[in-house]
Order: sequence, then structure tokens, then C-alpha cells
Amino acid sequence: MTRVPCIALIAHDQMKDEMASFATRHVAKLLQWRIVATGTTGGRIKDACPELDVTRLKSGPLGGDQQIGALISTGEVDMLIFFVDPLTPMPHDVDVKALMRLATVYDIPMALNLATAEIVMQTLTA
Ligand SMILES: O=C(CO)COP(=O)(O)O
Repeated sequence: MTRVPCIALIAHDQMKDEMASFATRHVAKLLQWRIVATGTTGGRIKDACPELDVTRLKSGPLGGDQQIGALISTGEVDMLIFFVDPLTPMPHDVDVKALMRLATVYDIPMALNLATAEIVMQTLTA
């Protein structure tokens, strides 16, 4: 049985509308993926696209970024799209940095803004 690839979707609060419309625009391609998301982001994606299979982890400030980092380290997450808010201080900034570090260590595609995420989606054939 072939493994369904897994994409992690995360958005900081100011970027959640952008993530919801991104998911809506790309729903046909995202249907081919298993999706993991931090808690609140996952809820927004599910509201926008109920047909998507979204596993919601903890909210970012409560450990969700760390959970996704762990899934990257065990090879369960293949790609990360994370709409970061560069203008707001975050109490869990160290978790965010640790997640980006692990995505770099394990060399998975990582898009941190909309422009890059759109290019990444264009490369997906399904
Ligand atoms: O804070 C986050 C990522 O660092 C996102 O968490 P939520 O999706 O729970 O808001």
C-alpha cells in the first residue's frame, strides 16, 4: 500500500484568513494529502474546506509546533507550509524557530509565506 504524503499547515493569527483562502484555492490538490495542522489553524481549514482530512494537533503556543517538528523528525511530515506573522512578538518564538530548524535539518520543502507556498503548489502534479 502506498503511503499518502503528509503536509503540515500552520498560520499565525494574523495570517489565518490567508491560510483559509489558500486551502480553499488549492483544495483539489490538498485532497491528495494527509494534512496535519496546529489546533486553531486546523479548525479554520476544516471550516473553510470540510472535505479535507485534517488532523488537528495542539495549538502552537501549547506545543503544536513542537508536535509537528517531532513528526518531521520521524519522517511522517513531508512538507511544511507555515504562514508566519513577522510583525507580532510570539511567546512561543523558540518553538517556531525549532520547527523551522527541524524542517531544514530533514530537508523537507518549507514555505514560510504565501508567494513561496503558491510556487510550491504549482510544482505538485496531483
Ligand atoms: O501559533 C501557531 C504557530 O506557531 C499556530 O497555532 P494555532 O494554529 O493553534 O493558532
